[in-house]
Amino acid sequence: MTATRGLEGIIAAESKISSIIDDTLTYVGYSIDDLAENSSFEEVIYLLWHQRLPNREELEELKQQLAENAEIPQQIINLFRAMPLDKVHPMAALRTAVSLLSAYDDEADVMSEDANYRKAIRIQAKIGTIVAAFSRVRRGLEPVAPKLELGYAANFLYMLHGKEPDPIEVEAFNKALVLHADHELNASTFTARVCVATLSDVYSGITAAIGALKGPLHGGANEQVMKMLTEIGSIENVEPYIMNKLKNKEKIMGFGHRVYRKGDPRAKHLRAMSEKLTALKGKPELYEMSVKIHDIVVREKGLPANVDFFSASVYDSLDIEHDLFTPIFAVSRTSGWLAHILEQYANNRLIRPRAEYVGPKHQKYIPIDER
Ligand SMILES: CC(=O)SCCNC(=O)CCNC(=O)[C@H](O)C(C)(C)COP(=O)(O)OP(=O)(O)OC[C@H]1O[C@@H](n2cnc3c(N)ncnc32)[C@H](O)[C@@H]1OP(=O)(O)O
Ligand SMILES: O=C([O-])CC(=O)C(=O)O
Repeated sequence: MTATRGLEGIIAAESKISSIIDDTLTYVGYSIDDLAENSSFEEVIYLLWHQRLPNREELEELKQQLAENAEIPQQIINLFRAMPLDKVHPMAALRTAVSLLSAYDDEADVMSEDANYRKAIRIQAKIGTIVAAFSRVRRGLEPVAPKLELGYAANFLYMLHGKEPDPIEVEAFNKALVLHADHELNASTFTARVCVATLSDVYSGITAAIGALKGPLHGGANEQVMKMLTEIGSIENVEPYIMNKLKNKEKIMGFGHRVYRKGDPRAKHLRAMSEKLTALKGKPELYEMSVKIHDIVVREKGLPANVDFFSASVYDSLDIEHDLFTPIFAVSRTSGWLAHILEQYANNRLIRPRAEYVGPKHQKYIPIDER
């Protein structure tokens, strides 16, 4: 038995949800390019959960269900108020809140297809409200109740900022949600599937996935990209800053990918949005710095940007706090996690690989006083 480091190239599951076909990300066979241009996030949720596009009536029904379930228990707000808000990372707060949410779901441990689907709706509906409420509580503001008639993207920005967003902001945020919704067997999705394959519950699967997404090698990279842009501060500093990092063999956040070697097909959409939004918000230098970083990393390492790189300047342009970038990724990716959780339950087998043992063998036990 020989281990494959990081399980690279290992096919660990069959799935009908998303795939990389001809270097393009596809959800159920639909190109991400088409979906990003044409679909609402709710339409993508339906596609991932049902493996087909909804008709108008089905889409309206899902929108209604998400809107009706968007309110969160007061106990979640109380939980946030009890946290050391100057210290807790929003991903840790989100992880804890989703875990607590299960205590207020009467069906949390009911294991049936219908009950699991109903839980999927409730979790997807509430996760955006949780992130927005955390942000407001941390800023000393009252949480804003969801506005049922707004779509998912507009409602999230409304709950976060306390005012209805511009259509351009809604369009950009909706597109970001669509682009982040699913990505085959990435680390957090695999985590969710491993968790529920023990027949643990949906909330446990999502809580585990949030923990995996938090890391800077995965979803946490978008916050680190913004930290880097802030540290660099000006276009003149880009070249020395990046070259110094590369000389010290440090990774540049937002670059590289386990699966894409020729480039992440989502990045071009985020790059175009970054150019448009930074100009609109009077921060074109953020985009210019990003492009310069990109050109240097491609030149020096041959590594193209991944989904996390240009999303940083997009979210900053939407006036989103920098440590909320990864929770927002989680809001979108919850749709994919839930699709994979439902797919795992539908054809379940415990996930339990083997390890190549490389430690000592045949050791003789030595009593504690003789060691
Ligand atoms: C949503 C997402 O999860 S997208 C990924 C988000 N993560 C990041 O942006 C973090 C930065 N990127 C990385 O750490 C990596 O590219 C990962 C984790 C995404 C992929 O990792 P792996 O497939 O394991 O590639 P690995 O880390 O082995 O890199 C291969 C080589 O490229 C180099 N490399 C990879 N990414 C980077 C980077 N961002 N900056 C500099 N060098 C890099 C590695 O140092 C390594 O070089 P070496 O062969 O000389 O040692
Ligand atoms: O697939 C991966 O390894 C990481 C990624 O791009 C994602 O989760 O969107």
